[in-house]
Amino acid sequence: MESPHSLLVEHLSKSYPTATGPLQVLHDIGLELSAGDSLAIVGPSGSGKSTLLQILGTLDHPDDGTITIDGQDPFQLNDKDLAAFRNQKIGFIFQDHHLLPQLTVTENVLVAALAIGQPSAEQRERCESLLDAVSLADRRGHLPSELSGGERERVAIARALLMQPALILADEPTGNLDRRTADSVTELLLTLPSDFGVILITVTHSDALAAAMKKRRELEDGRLV
Ligand SMILES: Nc1ncnc2c1ncn2[C@@H]1O[C@H](COP(=O)(O)OP(=O)(O)OP(=O)(O)O)[C@@H](O)[C@H]1O
Repeated sequence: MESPHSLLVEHLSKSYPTATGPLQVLHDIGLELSAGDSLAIVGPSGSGKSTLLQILGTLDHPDDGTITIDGQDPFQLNDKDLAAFRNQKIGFIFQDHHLLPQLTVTENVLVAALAIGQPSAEQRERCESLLDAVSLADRRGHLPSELSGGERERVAIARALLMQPALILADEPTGNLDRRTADSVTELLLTLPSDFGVILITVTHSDALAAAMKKRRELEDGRLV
């Protein structure tokens, strides 16, 4: 059996160049999480939450420090292998869902598989069961424009799970939703670590969402406290 998913972050730092010199955004960040964990990262606007999520998602490089996902440091990989690693190991859920408007619900959920060829029979089956899990099986042929905001977010959640990732990164997943819809998306997110064995990290300004996660860390002046 495969070993459970793991994430280790050590001594991560990041600065951005600005006209007045480098702006240090993350200082010596450390984190250790394993399958079934859920973590909310909170903090004021500009504290570096999105920057940290981008680096954990391997979409940006740190200046210093390492991240290790399932025993692999993704920044040691070349660009092609890094893209494949990201596609396999990391699922993203964004505030504005980022569904492709011309693709059906099914095609959007399958997009990570479509990106590397024809989805396998197993991936198609998994897509069907994920659409069941997010209660959208009867909308599989619809376009994103035919769905409500909460339904689109649920498609994004199913899409993030297709490749059986180690890590799900959610950036304000309830940010654009009304209270009731946000509550139902939060409820669904909460099932992911236990039902799918993933590590869930969400960046949020929502106290309700943050309180629902098992762990909570605050970014303050670029440090996790
Ligand atoms: N490409 C960039 N170049 C220069 N500075 C940047 C860049 N991206 C972000 N910053 C700065 O880094 C700091 C952290 O930004 P980041 O977006 O990570 O914060 P955040 O906590 O996610 O904020 P919010 O809650 O408003 O989304 C901010 O001061 C921002 O202005």
